[in-house]
Amino acid sequence: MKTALTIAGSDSGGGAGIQADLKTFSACGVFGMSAITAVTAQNTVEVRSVQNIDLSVIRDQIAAVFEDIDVDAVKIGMLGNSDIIQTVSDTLKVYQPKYLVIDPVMVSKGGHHLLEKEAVATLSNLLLPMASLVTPNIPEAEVLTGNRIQSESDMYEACRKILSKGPEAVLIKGGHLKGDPTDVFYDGNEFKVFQGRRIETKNVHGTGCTLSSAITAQLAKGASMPEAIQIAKDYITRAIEKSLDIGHGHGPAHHFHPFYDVKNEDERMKHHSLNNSLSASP
Ligand SMILES: Nc1ncnc2c1ncn2[C@@H]1O[C@H](COP(=O)(O)OP(=O)(O)O)[C@@H](O)[C@H]1O
Ligand SMILES: Cc1ncc(COP(=O)(O)OP(=O)(O)O)c(N)n1
Repeated sequence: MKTALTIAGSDSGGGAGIQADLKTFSACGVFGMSAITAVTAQNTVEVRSVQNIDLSVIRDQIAAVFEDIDVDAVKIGMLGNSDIIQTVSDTLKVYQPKYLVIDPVMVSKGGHHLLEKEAVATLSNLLLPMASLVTPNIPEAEVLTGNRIQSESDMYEACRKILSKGPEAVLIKGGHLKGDPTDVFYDGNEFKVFQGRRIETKNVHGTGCTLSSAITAQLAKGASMPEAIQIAKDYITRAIEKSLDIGHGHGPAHHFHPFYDVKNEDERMKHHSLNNSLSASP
């Protein structure tokens, strides 16, 4: 079985971060592993508090995985500050993963800064040059480029600027613009547009984490970059379509497990109660 490692923060509410990444890996059929960079006390409404993990423990988690298990692809999510970015960058230089997908997480939906503002330059200088793919949303791409992005043509210009910082490719996600969400990819040779259709829902917590993990899982399984993005785009569209109205804020995307298909949910429940009543009878 192919494997993928996520280096990211924990979301106690289960919708984003490590939890979304591992659910996505599992649903995409790869064995998921994690190096936790921070614990956030978070739900669908807000981030209440954040505890960054000690640098030595972050380093040890990554080393423990790489020194025992073949890692097919790595995804990076929340890194809280420059010291954590430096540690992750130094450690990954030792193990040289074949694929590195970086989701440059900066601010949560509720407006909490998950990356210290001063650390953006460190992220840009140390990590972007190591990336196979970097996947900013519109506000993150604006921070990385210093440009306002209000249209698809602005996204093209921002892709060029981000690519000049050293990653092999960039995918700017268009969920924050009006209309159907279009994601724009650029690898220095060609632009590719991944056209979506907007699903009217407030339940979009963790969609960025999910998309980047789904891309990572497909790369681990041997897909080309455009194939990996297209499969991941289909995955996130379906996960938003079936997103869960739980909590009082932005509910999470729904990760379907191949073993657990909702179409068969009624059938499954019937069997479940039948089995239960059989085992309960004398
Ligand atoms: N309402 C929606 N309907 C369909 N797709 C969406 C919707 N919102 C976001 N997406 C898609 O989900 C992915 C992540 O979106 P985005 O909101 O841009 O990033 P982030 O979650 O990092 O802020 C992208 O592929 C985007 O196009
Ligand atoms: C621990 C943690 N990591 C990342 C995020 C941001 O996730 P994202 O997929 O961008 O979703 P929203 O925050 O925009 O809902 C997070 N919230 N927590």
